Amino acid sequence: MSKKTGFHDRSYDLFDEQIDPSENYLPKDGIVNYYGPVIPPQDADNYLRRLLEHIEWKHDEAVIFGKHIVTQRKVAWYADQPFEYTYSKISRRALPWTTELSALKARIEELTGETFNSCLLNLYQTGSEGMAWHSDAEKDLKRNGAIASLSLGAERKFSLKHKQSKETLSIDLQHGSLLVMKGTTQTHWLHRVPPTKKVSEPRVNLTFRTITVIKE
Ligand SMILES: O=C(O)CCC(=O)C(=O)O
Ligand SMILES: [Fe+2]
Repeated sequence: MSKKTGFHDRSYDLFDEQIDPSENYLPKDGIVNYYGPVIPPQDADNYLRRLLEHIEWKHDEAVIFGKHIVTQRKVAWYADQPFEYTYSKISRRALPWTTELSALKARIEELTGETFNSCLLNLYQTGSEGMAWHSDAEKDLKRNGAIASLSLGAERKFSLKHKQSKETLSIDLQHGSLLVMKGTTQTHWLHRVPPTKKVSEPRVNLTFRTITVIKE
């Protein structure tokens, strides 16, 4: 199929890769849908370049067992309002949407039929940077709200592990692809991005979320 397909043409993702976005990847206790690439490769390249330039990337910080940790991975946080969001015990105040983020948010809302009011961005500069097992069930997040994860750049493995049964599964997240976690996924499953020696290129991940507790 031609790669000229326009950005707004839904047929791009639905037919090109034979991926069914309504298929649930989880065997139980939640819903994970993988849409495959939803942004044509050249547009995805442009978004990656512009996000690397325009986003206010900062090292991620956390307090773990009373110790202040600064991770290699960089993060950024954007939203409708200057929400304060507590993530691994560190509070951050959201920045206003950039042009690129507003366009991507609109595209993802259109594809998923969901709405989002915030986006946490992660920059994995090489394969040596990853994200440890966790679930996104912070109290500020809408309970059982959908989380839409857009990947740009290097393809990385995304793993899910059931908290009780320890069942594990993995999905390779392609350049320009969309993954959605919803229902009770965060209650019953952990997820991570394992580090890998096979990748040296950067990857940017955007997770669109809904925040409910509003602090001024
Ligand atoms: O980079 C990813 O694909 C996952 C990011 C993630 O789990 C998070 O930001 O909470
Ligand atoms: Fe997460």
